[in-house]
Amino acid sequence: MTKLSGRKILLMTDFDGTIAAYRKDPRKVSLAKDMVAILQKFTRQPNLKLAVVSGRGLQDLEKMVNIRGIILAGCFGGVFRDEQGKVHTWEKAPDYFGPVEELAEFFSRSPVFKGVYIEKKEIALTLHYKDLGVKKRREVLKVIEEAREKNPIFNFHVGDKGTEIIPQGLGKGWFIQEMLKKYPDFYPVFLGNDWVDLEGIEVLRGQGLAFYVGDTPPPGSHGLSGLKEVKKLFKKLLAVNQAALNAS
Ligand SMILES: O=P(O)(O)OC[C@H]1O[C@H](O[C@H]2O[C@H](CO)[C@@H](O)[C@H](O)[C@H]2O)[C@H](O)[C@@H](O)[C@@H]1O
Repeated sequence: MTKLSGRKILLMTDFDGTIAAYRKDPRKVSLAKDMVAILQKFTRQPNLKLAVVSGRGLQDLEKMVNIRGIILAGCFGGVFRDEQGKVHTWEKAPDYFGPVEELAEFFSRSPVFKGVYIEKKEIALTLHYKDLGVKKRREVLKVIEEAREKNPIFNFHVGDKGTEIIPQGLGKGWFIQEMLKKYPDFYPVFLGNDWVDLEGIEVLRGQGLAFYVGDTPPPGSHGLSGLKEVKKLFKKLLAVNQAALNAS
């Protein structure tokens, strides 16, 4: 925390599992009231910028974090809204709008996808199938494999519970680099909790502060046990920031 005192802060945080608790159904996730109150306080600090960067689509994230003045980045940072509400995209985003539509269409036409939630975002997709039995899941995975072979422009991260389909070359690291360029006089802090956040932690190595919510914080990050500790950290950040304001 001493690194932060007296400095302008660029606070960037992941959404799911970091500032919002996981839910079985991603559509049922919401921010806790006290977290909303903390985030609102951040937007009132003149020497603090807050960005939420998520794998969710930007439109979805805007509903989840309905607070003015926060920078919101969806699709792993590839589509983001700045503080003034202007939307920016990763340079290759236009190549992905059509293919995402086609992929979503392909999956929804497949009869084995009954029971799979196809989460279509601006330039990415997530397939949620954690509720399926072993046999059905195997069938779903076959179709996903077929799609993967036909769509090398995407990275397919296939897991037991779901598959993340992300444009090749896109990750939260790109967005964080953009923020560092835009706010060179702000000290960057990043919080994340899973593999999609590792790039962000890596980018800040030696030039910022990174926190990992979970049991085994990767090199270059500090561990936080869960949402309670995230809130504690945010409150400390607010206090340090306010103290600097009072002193100036
Ligand atoms: O970068 P994040 O904000 O962490 O987003 C990553 C993905 O999060 C969501 O899925 C995950 O959280 C769901 C809600 O708790 C959970 O049901 C699901 O199993 C998780 O994979 C979101 O739905 C995805 O779009 C994001 O890419």
